[in-house]
Amino acid sequence: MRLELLSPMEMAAVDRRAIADGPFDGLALMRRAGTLVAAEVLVRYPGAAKVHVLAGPGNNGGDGYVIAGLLAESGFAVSLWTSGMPRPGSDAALAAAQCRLERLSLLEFTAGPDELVVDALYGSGLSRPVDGDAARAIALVESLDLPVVAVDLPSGVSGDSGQVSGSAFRAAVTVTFARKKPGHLLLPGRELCGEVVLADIGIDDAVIGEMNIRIFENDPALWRTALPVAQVDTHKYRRGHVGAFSGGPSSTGAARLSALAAARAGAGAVTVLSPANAMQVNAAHLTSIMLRKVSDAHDLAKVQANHPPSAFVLGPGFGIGEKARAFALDILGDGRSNGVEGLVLDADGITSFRDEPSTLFAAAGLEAAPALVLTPHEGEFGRLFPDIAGDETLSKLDKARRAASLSHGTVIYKGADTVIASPEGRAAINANGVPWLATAGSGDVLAGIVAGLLAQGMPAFEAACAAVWMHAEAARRFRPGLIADDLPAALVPVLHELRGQHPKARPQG
Ligand SMILES: NC(=O)C1=CN([C@@H]2O[C@H](COP(=O)(O)OP(=O)(O)OC[C@H]3O[C@@H](n4cnc5c(N)ncnc54)[C@H](O)[C@@H]3O)[C@@H](O)[C@H]2O)[C@@H](O)CC1
Ligand SMILES: [K+]
Repeated sequence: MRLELLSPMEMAAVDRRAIADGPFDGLALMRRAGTLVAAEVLVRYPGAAKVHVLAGPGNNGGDGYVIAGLLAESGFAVSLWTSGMPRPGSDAALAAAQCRLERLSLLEFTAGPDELVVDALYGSGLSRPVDGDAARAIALVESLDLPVVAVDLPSGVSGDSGQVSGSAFRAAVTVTFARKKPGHLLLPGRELCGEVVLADIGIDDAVIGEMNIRIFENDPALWRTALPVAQVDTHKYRRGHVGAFSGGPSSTGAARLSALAAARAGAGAVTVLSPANAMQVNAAHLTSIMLRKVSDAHDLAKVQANHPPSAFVLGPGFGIGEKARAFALDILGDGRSNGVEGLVLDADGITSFRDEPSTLFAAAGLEAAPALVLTPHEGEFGRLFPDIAGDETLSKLDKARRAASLSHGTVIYKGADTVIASPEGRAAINANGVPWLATAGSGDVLAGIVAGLLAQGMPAFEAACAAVWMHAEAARRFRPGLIADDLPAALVPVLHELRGQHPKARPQG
């Protein structure tokens, strides 16, 4: 699968390289791009009363000239509205020269009902806010509620960040080339793109392979082979043991949600680690999940001495303060020697380090430290990484990557466009989220899934990507009405399907 995401700059380098290597020159690539967009229009809007093609001054506009010519040849009534002349000698100028249609100035743009718009104003070369004639055209198209097919990106949407610069088209379909760009997946870009169609314009995969791209769309193809597979001779602790820290007597539910999710994600044993005063309430609500008293470091050491958890969840409902810091630093400092694979620090666990994040980052950076996975939503991200959060020049993707590098942890920067980033520079953008996943306790479940996978030995970045995808997929299939309590069980069919696709999977009774 073609999961790499190319920044506009990388895409331009790929284009240059592909053109240098042949067999297609720039104009041939443009013709292929334009032909594939025109084909989408033909298939999706065969009955359009008229097609308005808006062509800008760069190569995105060049694609527009090709599209306009082809649609006119196919029998559509086409109006070609232009803004700025292509640079003489450019591929766009060559494409424009081959297009015999009358040019209308974008200044005069007008359209009517039942008509279609092809947006070829600006693509990956967007370099300033969209205003003036282009903004007026966008407003008119929006007021008429006309469908828009965007070429490469809706004009105004940054391919790097998904942010809008000035005005932007809201497309029904966006046809992009070779690989998606981060702006197709990051919000608000993802919403403005509509359906994204990836068109193969003939750029060899090897050209992209040579670029060693480390940013991906999150998809099972990225981590399926790293999913844990239970061996026939296994036993419960060998399948991974998760310890989930509980809060006090009035906030125990979050840890139990994490615990259940860890168990459903395949951990062979899960223990809720509870303060003494919450033992009773936890005991009243647990069956397959075990329970141990952990009120202080001494209790934690005892847990570590016999069948120690291989991964921990610390934060959901836990309370903010010194106790959370001490447990987290204890676990990270203990190192992998004790068989601890990872610590998932969520919610209050993250906020507890707001005044001394560097202590946490230093502990996670120690050679022998277990993997640290941080799962902040936007507010928690700002508490732990205030400088990164406040830098408006950075995209959500950039922010997650910098945070991962600074913290020596894998960062799951949550939201409708969750970004997962590893400390060594890999990142993935998740796109299967659904609005009804934003429900109380949903994050506790996610933290539990991550811990469940870590406990079974799955590497942190893959475990984080897999957890985010499965969590969203379970919610998507459940459909609206979902509450967090439903999520652990809703994971089961998703896991079964992924298992079935696992290369090492054998049918089991
Ligand atoms: N040969 C190639 O490199 C290929 C390029 N392709 C197309 O080329 C596009 C990239 O082409 P370019 O790099 O020329 O960039 P664009 O065509 O996206 O935009 C650059 C041009 O638009 C102007 N511009 C940018 N933002 C503006 C704004 N807000 N208001 C007014 N003018 C603005 C710039 O001054 C420049 O003239 C891709 O998006 C894709 O559609 C495809 O045809 C495939 C092949
Ligand atoms: K465009």
